Amino acid sequence: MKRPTDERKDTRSQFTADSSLRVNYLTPKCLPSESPTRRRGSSSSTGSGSGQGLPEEDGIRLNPSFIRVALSSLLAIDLWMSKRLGVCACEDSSWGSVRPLMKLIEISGHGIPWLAGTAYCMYKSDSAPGQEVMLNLLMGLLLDLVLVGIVKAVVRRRRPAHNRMDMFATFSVDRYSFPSGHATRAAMCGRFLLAHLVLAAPLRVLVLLWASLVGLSRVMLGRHNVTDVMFGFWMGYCQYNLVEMLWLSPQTLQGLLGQLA
Ligand SMILES: CC(C)=CCC/C(C)=C/CC/C(C)=C/COP(=O)(O)O
Repeated sequence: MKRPTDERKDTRSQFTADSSLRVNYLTPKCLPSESPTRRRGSSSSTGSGSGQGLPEEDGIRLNPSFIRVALSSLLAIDLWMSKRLGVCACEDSSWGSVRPLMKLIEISGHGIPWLAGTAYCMYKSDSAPGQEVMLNLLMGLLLDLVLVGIVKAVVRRRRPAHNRMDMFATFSVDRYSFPSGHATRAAMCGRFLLAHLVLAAPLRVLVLLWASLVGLSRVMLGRHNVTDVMFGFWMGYCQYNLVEMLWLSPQTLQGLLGQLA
């Protein structure tokens, strides 16, 4: 027959074993200092009051580890998915025959054709509103190059191991993969075109399709991991908001040029 004190002891050890299990799973590094023996010792020396403090203590210590475990799982899924989707990474990959088409889509989202095309349209445009729109797209494209360059230089995530670095016209920061510059540009320019050009419904669908294909082609070519592209789309989406906030009107431009002269 159990005495009341034995029961108290049993409940406590059960509770301690349960919390040590949680620590075992989530914080392997904490094990030496968080060993069940130490806990049991400390709780018996301080009585049941300190036993009640344990879950709170664990909660505080588990949170950072939980985030770490979640992030490493996400990273593992990201790497696994990116490798599986990198089906055009080289000619002898499973979808190697589609590689030329993917490279064509890559060029359609490259900075040089976008900058040159926008500058040309601005020069050719015979209306002031048309020139204003093209000037702001040009500013947006330059802003995009700067912001992506900064994030790439700070994060310094390497491109996937299966990528062949045969890209046309790159900067030194383009050896890094996070975020995808093509994805930021596709998202920002896609939003810009949809907002500022009067396009028929099929053309609007085409713009969305193009932006999605640019993102997909980055992973299929093995240039990027999935998260590089997803973050790139989000960053490009936000960059468009920034372009709208910093919108240059002809008056602002004249003022700026007047100050420079
Ligand atoms: C006028 C001027 C500064 C032009 C530079 C345009 C240029 C070389 C852009 C780089 C575009 C590029 C290769 C970005 C990398 O894209 P990811 O998707 O691989 O990050």
